Amino acid sequence: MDDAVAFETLAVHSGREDLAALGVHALPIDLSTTNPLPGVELGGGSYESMATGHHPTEGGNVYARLWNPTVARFEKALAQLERTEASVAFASGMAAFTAAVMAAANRGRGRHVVAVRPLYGGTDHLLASGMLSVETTFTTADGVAAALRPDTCLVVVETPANPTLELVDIAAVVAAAGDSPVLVDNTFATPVLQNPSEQGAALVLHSATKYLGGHGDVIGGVVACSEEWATAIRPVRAITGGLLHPLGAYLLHRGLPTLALRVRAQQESARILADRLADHGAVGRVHYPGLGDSDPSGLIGRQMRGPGAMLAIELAGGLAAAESTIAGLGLFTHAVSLGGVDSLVQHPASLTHRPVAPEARPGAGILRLSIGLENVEDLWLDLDRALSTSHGARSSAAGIRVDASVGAGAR
Ligand code: MET
Repeated sequence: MDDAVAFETLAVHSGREDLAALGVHALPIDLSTTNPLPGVELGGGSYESMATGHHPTEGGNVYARLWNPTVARFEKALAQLERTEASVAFASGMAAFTAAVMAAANRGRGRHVVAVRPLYGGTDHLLASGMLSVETTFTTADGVAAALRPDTCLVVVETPANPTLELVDIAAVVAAAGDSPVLVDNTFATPVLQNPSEQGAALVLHSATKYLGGHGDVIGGVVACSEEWATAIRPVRAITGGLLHPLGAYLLHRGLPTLALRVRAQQESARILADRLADHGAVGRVHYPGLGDSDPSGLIGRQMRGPGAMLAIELAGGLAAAESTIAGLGLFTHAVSLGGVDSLVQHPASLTHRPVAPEARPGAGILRLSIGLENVEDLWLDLDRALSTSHGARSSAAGIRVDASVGAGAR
């Protein structure tokens, strides 16, 4: 596919170039765990090629832990959207991150990682645990240069960051990192709003479970990168087995054509809600890229094509206010995860960021909101009622719920 075409066009057509020649219109699903091989020599040669991170020989897929055509199709499509040469897909975002760290540590330079906080709690936990036999220095974006060591194999950044949406200047971190590769978690922005490879990031990570999937029905992860990096990462996947199931790849690929529409519509509602929440008496602070003084370096417009559809609010009433707000919401489901078509709310300090060291854990009054595709006025009514109740401004108000009465007043 000519990558001069617009994102929306790429999103509809990527990874589908051969469908007409195959005489099909929908994405084919290959569920084979093993593959008949035409001969010992071809099978062995193909196995060798995949074990060293390369593609199979035609007709020699061997075994699905090494290669699956449905997954490879999705990887090709995602790489085009991220403007990278390749991508490698995994069973989850954490499996993808694990493989990226292992591949970086396997390059022989050392096993030291520099990580800019905040990060998703699971990422922070994995690095802090030492489980991958890497030593991690946690720092701020400005502290990257000082944290580097001769044995630094990777610099890890998430922007916008989970859960409080801090923006990090990727190009500045890449410059500070020198010859250490930089991994950017692009889960919140998606390739619709940001392509970290264009700012010099070597590795672009997604929890594909979130916006890429978009419907809360598939767990997956992807690393988008150069073919050279993909060649280093694929053997980690083949050996450790964190592969994406082809049905998951099918669902992720099926969702790509609507990714831009979903992200932009969800972003539009998030913008409106962030503005209104900033004026709400129960809300001490709204964390949303571009709101107030949250983007002093002008990254929106330069690095990002928009602020996205995630936001976080700080409630002056702390944990009690957070709990009662959650209890008062009806349209927002109390659940971790994000990026789907339905709105979610969760308390990071108790859930997504529970394993993070106390000094780096989000505050007790912070709630994270993932804005979905519901009508924005319905979402606002739900939030306003729940916040006002938790703030004591109103006596009681049930959360907005969709039930049999829907229809009469539906917008
Ligand atoms: N990465 C997800 C989130 O930030 C997942 C969950 S915590 C188990 O919501």
